[in-house]
Amino acid sequence: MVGFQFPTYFNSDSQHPLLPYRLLIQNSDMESLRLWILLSLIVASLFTRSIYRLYFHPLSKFPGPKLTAATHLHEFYHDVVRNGMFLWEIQKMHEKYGPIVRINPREIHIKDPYYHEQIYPSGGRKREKDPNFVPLFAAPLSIISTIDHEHHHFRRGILSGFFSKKSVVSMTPLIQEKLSILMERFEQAYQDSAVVDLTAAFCALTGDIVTHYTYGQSSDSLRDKDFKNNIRGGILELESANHLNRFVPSLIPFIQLMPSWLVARFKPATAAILGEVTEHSQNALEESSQEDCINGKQTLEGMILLSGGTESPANALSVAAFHLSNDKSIATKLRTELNPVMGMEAHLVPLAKLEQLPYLTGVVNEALRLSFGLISRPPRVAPDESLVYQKYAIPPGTPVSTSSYFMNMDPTIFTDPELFSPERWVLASERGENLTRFMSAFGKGSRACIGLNSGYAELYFTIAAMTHHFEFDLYETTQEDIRPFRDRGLPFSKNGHWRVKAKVSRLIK
Ligand code: HEM
Repeated sequence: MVGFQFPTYFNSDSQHPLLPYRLLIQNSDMESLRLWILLSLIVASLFTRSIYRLYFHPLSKFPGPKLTAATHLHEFYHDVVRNGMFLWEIQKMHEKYGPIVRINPREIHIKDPYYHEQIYPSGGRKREKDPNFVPLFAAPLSIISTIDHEHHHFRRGILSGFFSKKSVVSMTPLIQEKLSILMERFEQAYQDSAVVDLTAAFCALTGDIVTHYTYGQSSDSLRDKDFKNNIRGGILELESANHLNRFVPSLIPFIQLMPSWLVARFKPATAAILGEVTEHSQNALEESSQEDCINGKQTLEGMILLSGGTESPANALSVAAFHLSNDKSIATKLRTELNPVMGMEAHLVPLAKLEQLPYLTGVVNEALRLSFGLISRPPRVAPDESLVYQKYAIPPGTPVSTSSYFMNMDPTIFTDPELFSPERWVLASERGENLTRFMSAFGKGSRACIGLNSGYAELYFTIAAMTHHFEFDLYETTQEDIRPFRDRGLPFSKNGHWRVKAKVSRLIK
């Protein structure tokens, strides 16, 4: 048989022209073998880890689906790929497995309003934050992301006097000054028959108040034609990636390392607000000449104060405005209560006087309840205490959580929970019941909102003044626009961030 013959002038070994290809084939065989070994090792280690998590992990006896116990991918899929939908998967897990569920390989979620105070206690019981969860806030050096209990206690001590009830009462003239600008804007909108984006207007109000209170000057969003506010723009941009930040925590430090012009290319509002806050922080540092302060820390602390102080109270005000406009009988009842205490200068009535009004208090509390504050579950870790729930002893060091959504919508505490009913607070108070114990818009315990007093003050003053002076007709807004559909830290509706639009239909006084 005549086979293919190489020409004789080639030495059949080293000089063969196809030899390099043969070597290449051998090399690529080796490469793919190595790849296979690597893949097999990865699969074997994932498999072993899943077996450990399912059968040998300290949480292996806790109720819940096998899939969520074995891998974080389930949560990743629902929160990152489906964009903030894992909360509703947790709800389904509770419907199937009961009030205590292992929602991922390392975390327990408890849906029981009577157990809430054990997860989020005050006083000396140590509670740390979960390092896997805090990247959600996108502010690694701030107080809200501080993990350690004592370290947080120290840092909070520095700020707490600034937000005490006494300090907030002394900030009343600032709130009143900003509120009177908003009232002027509403009056102008009435004269122009203009549609007002109330949520943007409330963000401008709360943003101007918190910026002025924190840095002694504000960016005057209340005077902007469209109530444009960089804080809000920045929050909305950052919220779009907050679950991804939890799974890829290096993203935020990476963005912080980027030059500001580059950040401005793809996150313009974030760059604008970071620039503003850095400038404010630098001015404050120069004035105080505190050399030991780290500017990055100041900036991130500032970001948390400004974002916490802007969007959450504005959401609560939007909920109040929606229901006062949607069911005019609520506004009428409130006006009847307000009339004897409010004159022409309604926004000048002292806070203490407003706080005594039971129906107004009911409206404020319903607005907080149905706006949820942070709707994501905020896990807490008891480093050296074993929490006991029913027959389950939760090992120390385990992240345990519950969401304000489940607390505030619990039908055993708040009958017909979707209903905006100020009366439920009036009746509970007449019966001597403390319903606020079950309402967790501000969070609870040692890590609850530091701005609670100023949040309440803004709600009392604003709801009282706008109801006393104006009546609104909703414009292209339904309850869907303020119904939680996604968890992006704050609640988002099916259509995106919450938005209530209205026309000022009546000028009352
Ligand atoms: C209606 C108004 C508000 C609501 C519903 C609200 C809600 C919350 C919630 C739920 C937390 C706890 C987050 C967690 O568990 O990790 C929190 C923390 C915080 N809030 Fe608020 N907030 C409001 C107003 C404000 C205001 C006006 C400010 C500032 C002026 C503020 C600044 C902060 C800060 C700095 C923290 C972190 C506290 C800490 O970690 O010790 N908030 N807020």
